[in-house]
Amino acid sequence: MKKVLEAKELNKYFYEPVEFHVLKDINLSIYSGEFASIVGPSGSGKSTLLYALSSLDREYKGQVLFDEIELKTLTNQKLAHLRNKSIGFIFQFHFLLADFTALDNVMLPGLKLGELTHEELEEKAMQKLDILGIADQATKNVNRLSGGQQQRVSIARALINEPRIIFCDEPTGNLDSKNAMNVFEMLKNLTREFDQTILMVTHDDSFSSETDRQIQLLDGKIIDRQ
Ligand SMILES: Nc1ncnc2c1ncn2[C@@H]1O[C@H](COP(=O)(O)OP(=O)(O)OP(=O)(O)O)[C@@H](O)[C@H]1O
Repeated sequence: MKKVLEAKELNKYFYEPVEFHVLKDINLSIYSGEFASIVGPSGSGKSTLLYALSSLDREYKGQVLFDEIELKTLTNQKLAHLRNKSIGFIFQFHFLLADFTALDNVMLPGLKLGELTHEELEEKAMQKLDILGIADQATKNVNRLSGGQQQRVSIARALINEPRIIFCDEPTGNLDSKNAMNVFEMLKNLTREFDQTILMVTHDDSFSSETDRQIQLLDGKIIDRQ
């Protein structure tokens, strides 16, 4: 399997209010098509690791390679392009644009990338909403959707540019158990049916146990890989 992402000797420090060594000697590879989860107790460094691996944070020691390109060597402009084209993000809070429709929200990263016409993009966005089972909600303002539907819109948005990898930080954390299960099943379906690579931080053992691999963190160190 092709390596999508690799961390080599990744160490992260926070310096405020006191120096704190948060990630310790992380070596890790994520392969194309796998659904991996990062698990561990609160404060163990899961989100910090996800932010470094996903290029949102580049203030660390060591290397993170995306398709063998070291992220730290990219200019801000090249990094912004790589993020938009090759990386999808799903957070606990969806960060959708209020006052815009579901369809507009899904199309936005595609408009920014500028590779397709408006019509082509609209068709593609509708396909993504359809995969997520909410094509019938496309023209509704996102404020009028339920929490579970909003999170599905944010997944469709993450998919629009057909990213190499999707990073999820507690994607089900803000949902009731039924919607959480539903959103998790959608993510699982993306990996199983469409070979989408996903790396997900979660507190929920019932979800992480269903991923291909659990990366276990304790006090900033990887203690187990399955
Ligand atoms: N900006 C920051 N400055 C200083 N310390 C931070 C900062 N962000 C996080 N930390 C600390 O780093 C440690 C790891 O935080 P992180 O959010 O990565 O943990 P986590 O495993 O994702 O936790 P949770 O499961 O509670 O979300 C914690 O002790 C946290 O207090």
